[in-house]
Amino acid sequence: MTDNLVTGTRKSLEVVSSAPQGDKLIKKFLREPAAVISLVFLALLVVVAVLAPLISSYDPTATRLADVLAPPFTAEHPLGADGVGRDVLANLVYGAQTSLSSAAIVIAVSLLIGVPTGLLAGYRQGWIDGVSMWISGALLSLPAIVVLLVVLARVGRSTSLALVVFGILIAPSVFLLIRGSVRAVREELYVDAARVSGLSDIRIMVRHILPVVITPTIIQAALLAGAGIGIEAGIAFLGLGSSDKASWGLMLNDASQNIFNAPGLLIWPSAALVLTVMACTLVGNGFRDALANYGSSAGPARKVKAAEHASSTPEPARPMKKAPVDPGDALLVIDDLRVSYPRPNGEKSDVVKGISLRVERGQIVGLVGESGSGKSQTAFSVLGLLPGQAHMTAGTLSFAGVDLLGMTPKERNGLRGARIGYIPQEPMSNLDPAFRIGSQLTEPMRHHLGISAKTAKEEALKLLARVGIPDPERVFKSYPHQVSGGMAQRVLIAGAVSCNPELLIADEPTTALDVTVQADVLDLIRSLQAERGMGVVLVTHNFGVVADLCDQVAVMRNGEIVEVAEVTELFTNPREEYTRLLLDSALDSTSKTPADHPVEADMTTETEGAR
Ligand SMILES: Nc1ncnc2c1ncn2[C@@H]1O[C@H](COP(=O)(O)OP(=O)(O)OP(=O)(O)O)[C@@H](O)[C@H]1O
Repeated sequence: MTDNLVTGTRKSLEVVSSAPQGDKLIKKFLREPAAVISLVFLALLVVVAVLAPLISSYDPTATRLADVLAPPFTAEHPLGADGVGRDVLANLVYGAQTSLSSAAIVIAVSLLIGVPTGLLAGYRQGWIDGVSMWISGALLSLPAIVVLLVVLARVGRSTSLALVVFGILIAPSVFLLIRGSVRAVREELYVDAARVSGLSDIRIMVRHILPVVITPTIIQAALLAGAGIGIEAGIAFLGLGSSDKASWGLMLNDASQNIFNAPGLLIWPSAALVLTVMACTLVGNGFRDALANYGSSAGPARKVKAAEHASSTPEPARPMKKAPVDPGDALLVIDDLRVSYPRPNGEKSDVVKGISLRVERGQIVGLVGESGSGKSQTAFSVLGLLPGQAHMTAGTLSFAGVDLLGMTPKERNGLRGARIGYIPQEPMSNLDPAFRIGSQLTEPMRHHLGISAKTAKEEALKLLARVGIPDPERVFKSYPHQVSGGMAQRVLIAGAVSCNPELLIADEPTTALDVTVQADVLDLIRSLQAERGMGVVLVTHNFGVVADLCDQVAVMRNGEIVEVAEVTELFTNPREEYTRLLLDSALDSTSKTPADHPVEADMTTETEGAR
């Protein structure tokens, strides 16, 4: 049974990577007739269990010799009486109470253990994940039935205790489900975006991750309910459970002893058990199918990069400091920044190889270079958002005179989103599809600026208008899939500047957009920068964008900065052969000056020959 639940978990995992809006999911669920009928059946069962004293006036455990094997369909015993004279109807309806409370115990215990540990292990990873996986593996390897028999033999006939033990044994199925869902979703860009906006881990887990795991948890709870009911009945049938309560298992036990005298006694408990367990399974499957259909028909596609970072830790390795450079009054100082990743063969791959860069207040610095040259890794180092397995070191990494290397993760969180804004490359993936745009804009403002919900909404509406959204009220109330890519990028730009950051990091902010909106978005970034006097690090492939926006440019190649120059200097008099080749290839591809046509001078493909 444990294996089945774990297999069920894996199947559920195939569809857990989305957090649909509840109303749509319910609509999909209502289109599954078997699941709906099962849900109605379970609801009726709850009503029957609650109204048991009204349905039957008999004490289900009271035996009456005069009624032994009384026939059914009489006014006294509508369903007859069993081998010791207990009323069958009373046992059936009170047995529903026992079955439902057994299901509740198993669900409560396994969720109480599985959900928090799964959230923690999936989100924090590292040693917490390792230890939890080990414990979960150990629990799963125990034969549940044997453990239950041993517990009952040692402790006595306590069905409740046996169910608690079963809940513990089955908790790994919940743990694995939640952990897998969290690992999938924590790689989502909108979770990165939430981290960028400076939200704490707890808030991210509660707000962005918990909603995603709620639906698979419901699916799992339905399967667990069936398992709990089955286990309770099994224990009662074997005569090992508490004897002071009605139970469908006890009814089966009595019926099996009277199988030749009154075979009809088998029908009621068997039907009740089969139908109830089947209904639980069908409700679980119904939710799973609804979720799968939902995923295929609505909401933005999500990128699931599950389980590739098995041994990763949430924070990058503690950087080693070298002789620091005096930051002076520069906004951002990077000196001798190195980033590497472990390779499967034990060696390490250096992706940023000792680069140095300085951004003054109000200055726009372009970080330009071919794909894979290390631009984004540099940006993520400044944001403190490198993946767990990255190893980062720097002589100096300071922002506004503050040493970023010496900061705790909480202090870094406080900077991100507040004093350092970030505009990502893919607008859609950086918005959580489960929340309205308004709430995604106002939450960081309320968190960082400590303003009320009402003020945050007013500010958000102003910002949406400022970034050129024609109907801010509508967009504020919309879900991300209801707006275009260009709109979504404007929303993210509004979010990035909402807390008046001193530094804005824009990672290829126009790459995912149509050519027609690229220029508008660049204009917007330029005007916001001029208004607010922000320093900007602009990561781009595009020399046209550089010419259009930047004061200074750093050209990256293969993890190193090969040239840093004022933008006009770089275009008129590039010092490095590599820069010349990049410029030539960008200009050749357009036969126009990049400054005139920024969005067309993209060197992504042309630079291959320049290596
Ligand atoms: N998690 C990771 N593990 C191992 N290597 C990585 C990881 N992330 C990035 N890299 C490697 O780091 C190098 C630099 O990547 P980076 O994303 O910084 O390049 P980029 O210049 O921003 O390219 P692009 O413009 O295509 O985004 C690449 O070779 C990439 O494969």
